[in-house]
Amino acid sequence: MSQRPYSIAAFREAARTLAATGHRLYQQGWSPATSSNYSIRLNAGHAAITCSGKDKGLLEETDIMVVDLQGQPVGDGKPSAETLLHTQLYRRYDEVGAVLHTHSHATTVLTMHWPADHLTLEGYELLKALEGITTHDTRVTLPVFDNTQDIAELSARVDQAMDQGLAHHAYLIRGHGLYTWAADMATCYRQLEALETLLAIELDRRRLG
Ligand SMILES: CSCCC(=O)C(=O)COP(=O)(O)O
Ligand SMILES: [Zn+2]
Repeated sequence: MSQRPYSIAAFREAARTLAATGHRLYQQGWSPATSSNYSIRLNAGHAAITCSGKDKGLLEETDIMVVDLQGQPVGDGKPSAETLLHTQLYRRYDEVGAVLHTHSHATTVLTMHWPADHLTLEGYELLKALEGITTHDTRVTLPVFDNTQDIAELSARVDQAMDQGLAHHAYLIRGHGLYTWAADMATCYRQLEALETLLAIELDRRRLG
């Protein structure tokens, strides 16, 4: 009888999905140089997450491990250094089933060059790829948090911002990247792809003046 506090079948499926997701995101150029981390909820108290420091273009199922929602490893492995940013979302929202974090060129330039504490996307048809949005005639505000190596402190800042009703689909970390979340990985990937595309467009538009 298994002593694991999660289903091994659910873990294997999550590991396969996360590895495949890493390959796609690396190919897009959004997860260079071992950056980024990805996770999938396994149950009410556990998530499968990428181990720290793995090349996302070569991600394998063995590069995925389990953490509890306090961010503690369950079994062997060193979880992502940014695990607490994933578990904050799973703890806060029962309906969150997947979290993706990327390090794209566009998010880095936009958040380093413009000092604002938020970035707005408005009027784009592609915004309809975000959960709950049904018209281009809308505005999505992404908070920008200053970067730190103290991920516990950053996750507390994110939680406070969410208490104030900020960050519905995603947020940015300055000079670092994007976090987005959704009920399942297919939705989360679609959302991430839309946001990264729109942020690259936003960067081009700002360059054009
Ligand atoms: C080389 S990227 C620096 C760390 C980071 O921001 C990241 O997304 C990857 O960290 P992890 O521990 O998840 O590999
Ligand atoms: Zn990162």
